[in-house]
Amino acid sequence: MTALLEAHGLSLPGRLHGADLALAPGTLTCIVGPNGSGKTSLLHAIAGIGRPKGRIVVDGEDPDGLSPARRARMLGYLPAARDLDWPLMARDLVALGGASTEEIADALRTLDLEHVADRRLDRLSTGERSRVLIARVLAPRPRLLLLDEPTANLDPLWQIRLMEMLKAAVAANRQAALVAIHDLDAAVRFADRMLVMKGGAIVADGAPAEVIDSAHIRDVFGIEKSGGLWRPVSRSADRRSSP
Ligand SMILES: Nc1ncnc2c1ncn2[C@@H]1O[C@H](COP(=O)(O)OP(=O)(O)OP(=O)(O)O)[C@@H](O)[C@H]1O
Repeated sequence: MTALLEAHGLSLPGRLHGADLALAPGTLTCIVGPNGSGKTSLLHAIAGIGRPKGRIVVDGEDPDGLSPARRARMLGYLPAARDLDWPLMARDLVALGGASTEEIADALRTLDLEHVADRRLDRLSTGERSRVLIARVLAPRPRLLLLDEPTANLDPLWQIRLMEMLKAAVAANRQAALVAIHDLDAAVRFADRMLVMKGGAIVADGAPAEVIDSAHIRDVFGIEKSGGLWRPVSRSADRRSSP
């Protein structure tokens, strides 16, 4: 199958060290890794933010050469920051994503935002504002979705709804989603594939159920599952396992 995204030798000085990645259409891939491991840097490099080195092909094209209108339907990027306080109506922000009137209405309905659509962004709750920013990215149905911590600030119901929605949308529309997320259990539950990052590199890549059971999780995060809960690896266990 032809990859929807092909990335070769992606680098950002001091942040990301030569990542190669191919994403198949119809798949949701979660990136996990500790703070500072390079998740945002990988998304930035694919989105062309920060003068990355390397080569990117999305759906057979170099996204750099595209007009803003075509690019909006090729690649959608949700930054981790949600502190937008522009004096702009929610509906107008969603419209900035390059979607049609019908697509905007559909995104507002799907993310249950119709009741806040004509309110100013700076007068929304943090979670409502997050959903508006997500609606902006999803509305034009870009082939490739790059989402940095999309479930941050969302209540438990919306965390589940959003991940279910993303999984269904990428499968139905043959999009590909690359999602940085800290919730390991959500990654395992919803992702088709999981990448683990450490020190600016992808150190594990595979089926979530296998990756989560691998020694990488213990080594990379310093946590392990015990009695159904994630717990810090105990120092005594560390000492026992070291030679
Ligand atoms: N604009 C920048 N210029 C230089 N270095 C940066 C920049 N942004 C981040 N870094 C550094 O690059 C490394 C990777 O950061 P990145 O933001 O990609 O990590 P992350 O995995 O997304 O972390 P988090 O979970 O905290 O969001 C970190 O050491 C960080 O300090």
